Amino acid sequence: MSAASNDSTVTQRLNSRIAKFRDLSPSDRLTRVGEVAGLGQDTVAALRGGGVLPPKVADGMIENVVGTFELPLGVATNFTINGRDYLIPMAVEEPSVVAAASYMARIARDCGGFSTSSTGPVMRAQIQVLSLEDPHGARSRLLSNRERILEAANRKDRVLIELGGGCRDIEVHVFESTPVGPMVVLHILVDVRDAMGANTVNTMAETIAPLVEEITGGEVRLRILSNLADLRLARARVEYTMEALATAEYPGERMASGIVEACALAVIDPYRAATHNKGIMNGIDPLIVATGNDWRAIEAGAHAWAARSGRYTSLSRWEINGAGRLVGTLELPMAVGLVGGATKTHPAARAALELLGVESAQELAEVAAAVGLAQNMAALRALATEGIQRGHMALHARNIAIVAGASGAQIEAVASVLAREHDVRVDRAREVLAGLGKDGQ
Ligand SMILES: CC(C)(COP(=O)([O-])OP(=O)([O-])OC[C@H]1O[C@@H](n2cnc3c(N)ncnc32)[C@H](O)[C@@H]1OP(=O)([O-])[O-])[C@@H](O)C(=O)NCCC(=O)NCCSC(=O)C[C@@](C)(O)CC(=O)[O-]
Ligand SMILES: NC(=O)C1=CN([C@@H]2O[C@H](COP(=O)(O)OP(=O)(O)OC[C@H]3O[C@@H](n4cnc5c(N)ncnc54)[C@H](OP(=O)(O)O)[C@@H]3O)[C@@H](O)[C@H]2O)C=CC1
Repeated sequence: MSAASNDSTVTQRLNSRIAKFRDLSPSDRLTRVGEVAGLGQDTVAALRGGGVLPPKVADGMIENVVGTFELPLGVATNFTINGRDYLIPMAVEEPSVVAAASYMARIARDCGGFSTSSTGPVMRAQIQVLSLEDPHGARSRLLSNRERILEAANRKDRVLIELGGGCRDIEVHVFESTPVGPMVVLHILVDVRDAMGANTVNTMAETIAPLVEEITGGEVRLRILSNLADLRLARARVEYTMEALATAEYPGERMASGIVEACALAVIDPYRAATHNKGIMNGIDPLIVATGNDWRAIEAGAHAWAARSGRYTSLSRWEINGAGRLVGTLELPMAVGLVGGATKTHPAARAALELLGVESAQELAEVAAAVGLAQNMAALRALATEGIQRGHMALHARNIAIVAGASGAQIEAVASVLAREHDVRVDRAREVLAGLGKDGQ
């Protein structure tokens, strides 16, 4: 099921194609984004950053707080997902990520954009039962007490039940032989609605532990969610025509076959798959961070899913279909929330969610999958043709210029020399800087 509509008559909240966005100053970009998305002054101020997280709030979020830590917040443009335009907030330290996502989204929008779907927001928690003489008998007793277990779990969280969520089902996994004897692991499957759901399901798991001991006659140890959120999947698909892929240097067919060949290596080889999937997470993590979600949970879920067959592989697939179009697909667990965690406490996370305009956690999950697929495509496109260094290092050159001591107009001036010379090194940056005035001339 898709959280956002596939209907081409879908109402447009905004137009994500903002001409010459990259050429504006950060302040003018923010003003444009505020206008395009119809954001209020408080939201715009929260996106601007610079001390928007009050020390008292930060102190309430984690322990031993001494300050706050800032990252650049970029906005990826051009995204069309299920016929609707989105501006994507991305908090990330790595150059070229936001540019790459925007670029692939620009090409995709001319080919119909991204299509997404997702399963319901169902999380698992595990309850480990030890000291069992008859693990299969314990399994059978747990399954026949399914209704009692569901009822006990659901008694705990009235708000979630009223919202249409709650514990839906159980599974029982038997491990006959482990280093600590036989083990039964009860899974509770919980629809957590718009929460990431960790606290929700952990509370349920702890609540029903005494009942599980009563039913099994064993001893409960762990009661914790699984980050392999395999019942909470988000999927994205994109199709590119050969004309859309073509550049002055490469025909579309060459580009497409190069991308398919690059993906084939990631499918069969874990060494490549790790890097390929890192490229996908380059797109997803910055959105997860910007919206105040738990990026460790998303990373854990993605890589566990990639290894679910016992062999670590690519999260995405790229192929050429019968109509001669390049088709990319991505499917991965996506445990994200619009409530809970820092999503409501951090002012910038609230503002990022408002900019996105997503109405459910499922919609956010689908947007994240689309951004991951765009990012994957950008990296493969570069790798399959000119290599990663030209585009990436040209943007990284600005970082190197700053490391060399450049400021203001000097940054762009030094970076452009490094990029032109294909020599992005700090010592060269220092030499270039020494020859410049304060105005970068
Ligand atoms: C970097 C580009 C996009 C340049 O590509 P280009 O051909 O120089 O770009 P362009 O100047 O022709 O611009 C095309 C569009 O890109 C965007 N764009 C372009 N430049 C900017 C900019 N400065 N600021 C904002 N947006 C920018 C922008 O949308 C622009 O369209 P416009 O809106 O202007 O009509 C391209 O070379 C690319 O996509 N490279 C891949 C970059 C990448 O993957 N970076 C991730 C870091 S590397 C890594 O960690 C992962 C990896 C690679 O190992 C994963 C793997 O192995 O699979
Ligand atoms: N392994 C892991 O990944 C772990 C992660 N965590 C952390 O847990 C946090 C996320 O837990 P989570 O359970 O999402 O957070 P919360 O417990 O903060 O939020 C969930 C609660 O919000 C209330 N709620 C209000 N509106 C909604 C809605 N529309 N949909 C769903 N629930 C709603 C519900 O009931 P009510 O109002 O009654 O509370 C629900 O139980 C993150 O900070 C994560 O880092 C924690 C432990 C382990």
